[in-house]
Amino acid sequence: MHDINELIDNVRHNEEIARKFFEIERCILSIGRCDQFVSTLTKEVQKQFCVPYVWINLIPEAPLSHLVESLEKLPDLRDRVLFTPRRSMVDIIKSSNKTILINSDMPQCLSIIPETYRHIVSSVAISPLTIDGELVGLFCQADSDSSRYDATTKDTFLLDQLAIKISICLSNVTAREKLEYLATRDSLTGLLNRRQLELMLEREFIRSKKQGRDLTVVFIDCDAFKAINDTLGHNCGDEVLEYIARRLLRSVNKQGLVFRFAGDEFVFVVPGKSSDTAALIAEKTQEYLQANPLRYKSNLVPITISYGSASMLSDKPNNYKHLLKIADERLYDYKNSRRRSVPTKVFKFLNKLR
Ligand SMILES: Nc1nc2c(ncn2[C@@H]2O[C@H](COP(=O)(O)OP(=O)(O)OP(=O)(O)O)[C@@H](O)[C@H]2O)c(=O)[nH]1
Repeated sequence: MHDINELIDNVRHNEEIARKFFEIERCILSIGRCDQFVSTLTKEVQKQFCVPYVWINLIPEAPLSHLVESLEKLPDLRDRVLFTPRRSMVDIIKSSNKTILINSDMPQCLSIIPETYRHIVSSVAISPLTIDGELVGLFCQADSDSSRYDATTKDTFLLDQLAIKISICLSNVTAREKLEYLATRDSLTGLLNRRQLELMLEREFIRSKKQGRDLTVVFIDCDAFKAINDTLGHNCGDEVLEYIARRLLRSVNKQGLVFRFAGDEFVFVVPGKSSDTAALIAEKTQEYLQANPLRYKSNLVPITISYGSASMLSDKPNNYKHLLKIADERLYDYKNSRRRSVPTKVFKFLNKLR
């Protein structure tokens, strides 16, 4: 027979946990970005349940592969999110879809524990996270007290409930991010699309004007691209575009942003930089591409590009569209000045294949 006070205590305890769950859910439900989701969730669980160490392991594969780049860079998330191979997770949880508690033989789970906690953690609760029934990660709570997560004394029902809620929210947040990614990117190269270029330029134009600082845009176009497509096929053309995109991303690096404008045209924008600096980036890209033809099947396809730039301080455009137009006109002047010489190299190569 339960004592009535004991029953009341149990009800109170359950209500308290339900309230904490509700609070966690309320905090994470409307979050649209994965970095905020991980940060808020881990901090909120720490706060509500006084857990010293909380983190998430994610499998760096679809449907989460697009998160690796953005989440790994954030210093705030360094010990809160870990990209861990599926194999390491399965080694620990086996085929269980329920929370497991471990407080002995800790070295068996070192691969899923953030490095900073490895020597401190003495017990850990590991809850599998799933999207559409597939394992995508683990939600981990740990303590230096080895009795905190003890499989012989503790029930995992509530931890399983929490993991279900987290899985649902994770599924929502990644779907939202994926939609945003698809809406802002060019599907072939992964570069930001033309709409994003216009939004960014509109914003940066106003900012540069206010602050009196420079803003440079550079138009890039692949020479004789149609001939490459026509001779080696559309797939080869696609690879050429991807190759140029990768190179541009490397050359521009953190100085600005790279966009696919249309077809074989790219644009990069370097806020705060003059035309001279931007021209150097374009020249280096051009030199690299000339020196490193693309290997396509058994061919080494020569790639050359033309470019034209325009900047706020030297060209004094009326608006961002005008800035783009000046750069585009310079690109075509440049292309025309070399039309007889440079693409000939490409044509000669292609003619040999015909
Ligand atoms: N493979 C591939 N081709 C594309 C894509 N988008 C556009 N194109 C093709 O790109 C070609 C662009 O042709 P042009 O603008 O004449 O370019 P070009 O041959 O480099 O000529 P110039 O700019 O004068 O050197 C067209 O044939 C389009 O069909 C794409 O995503 N993939």
